[in-house]
Amino acid sequence: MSDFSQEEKVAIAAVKRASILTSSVFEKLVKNETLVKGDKSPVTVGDFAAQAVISTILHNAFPNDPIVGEEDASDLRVESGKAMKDRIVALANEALTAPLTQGEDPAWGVGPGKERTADQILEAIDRGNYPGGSTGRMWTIDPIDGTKGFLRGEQYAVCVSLIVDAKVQVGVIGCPNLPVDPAEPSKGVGCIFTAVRGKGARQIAFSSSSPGADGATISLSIPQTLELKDLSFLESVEAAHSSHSFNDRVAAILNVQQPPTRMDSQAKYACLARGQGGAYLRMPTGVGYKEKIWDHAPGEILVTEAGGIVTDSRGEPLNFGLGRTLGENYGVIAAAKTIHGEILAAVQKAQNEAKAKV
Ligand SMILES: Nc1ncnc2c1ncn2[C@@H]1O[C@H](COP(=O)(O)O)[C@@H](OP(=O)(O)O)[C@H]1O
Ligand SMILES: [Mg+2]
Ligand SMILES: [Mg+2]
Ligand SMILES: [Mg+2]
Repeated sequence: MSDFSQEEKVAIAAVKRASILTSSVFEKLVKNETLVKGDKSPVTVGDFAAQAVISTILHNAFPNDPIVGEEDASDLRVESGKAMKDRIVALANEALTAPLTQGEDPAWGVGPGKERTADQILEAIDRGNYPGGSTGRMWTIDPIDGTKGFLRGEQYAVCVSLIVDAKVQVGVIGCPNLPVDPAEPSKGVGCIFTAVRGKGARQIAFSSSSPGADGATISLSIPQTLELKDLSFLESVEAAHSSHSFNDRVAAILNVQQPPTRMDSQAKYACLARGQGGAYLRMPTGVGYKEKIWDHAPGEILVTEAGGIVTDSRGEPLNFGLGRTLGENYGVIAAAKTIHGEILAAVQKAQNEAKAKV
């Protein structure tokens, strides 16, 4: 059986190229480069171009693997999307044709001379249309997770995972705006988080030429000694994405003394994996929204490999085999092994209180 080292290598390279692209797009983003999708959420030229880049690289390296990607190119195939399409094709080609870096293989479809046509770029975006399921290999791509954070100049993440028979085996999360060292934010931003099932979780600084080359790679483990009162719940910035007031109630039940840490994207899972906050709570704000597998698969493996537990509010593991979503929304609770059980019990208590009120 594969040890997934090749898959991890390819995913890191794809996330790195896409992260450089999204950072440079932010500097140049202009007003007419953002669309509002059918579900009212924003999508930028950066989301589309980054998905094209990652999908192209994954497809070249693993031509038989299906891809579950957040974005599709239908809005770019109509006349009104032409200007955006041209810009996306140019951005994706700029990222794909940048010189090879150490460890990259031209067979992945990258390097000078590897330009794609507009049709090939749209096709690469639309390759992310796989419906998912409980068997076989599949990749997930969230080209910009936390698009709202990206647009605010705050946290966002470029996220890729490999799922095999409904279990995440590889997860890679690029966080271009995240301080490399949380204790010394002035030291610089930009890190990649990576995990392979059974092999641990690591952080690699963007500035590092290649993983492990210059001491900029560190192994991640969640401290298991944190006391409940010292927790600072990691939660979404957007109140529509997860219930802030529910988390406040859970914090009160547990006698948590610290305010929550609000942050967009799977940077929350990454921060938890390197010891920040102590717990990530994401409870639904209402009924109807189904969580997407690309919003959680990389984070789930990262936290688990760093010594944490990720479940829903029933205490069940997240089910990545139900299609593009996690199915009915029971929320997400991620925390160090030592305190996950107590947090879960407090969440269930808060749920019962809320039920008793209706
Ligand atoms: N009502 C809702 N409840 C929960 N998550 C939602 C939501 N509406 C959108 N999202 C998801 O929340 C993600 C961002 O999470 P966070 O709040 O942790 O930054 C979005 O990812 P994208 O930004 O990739 O679209 C989107 O998939
Ligand atoms: Mg989105
Ligand atoms: Mg997302
Ligand atoms: Mg996204």
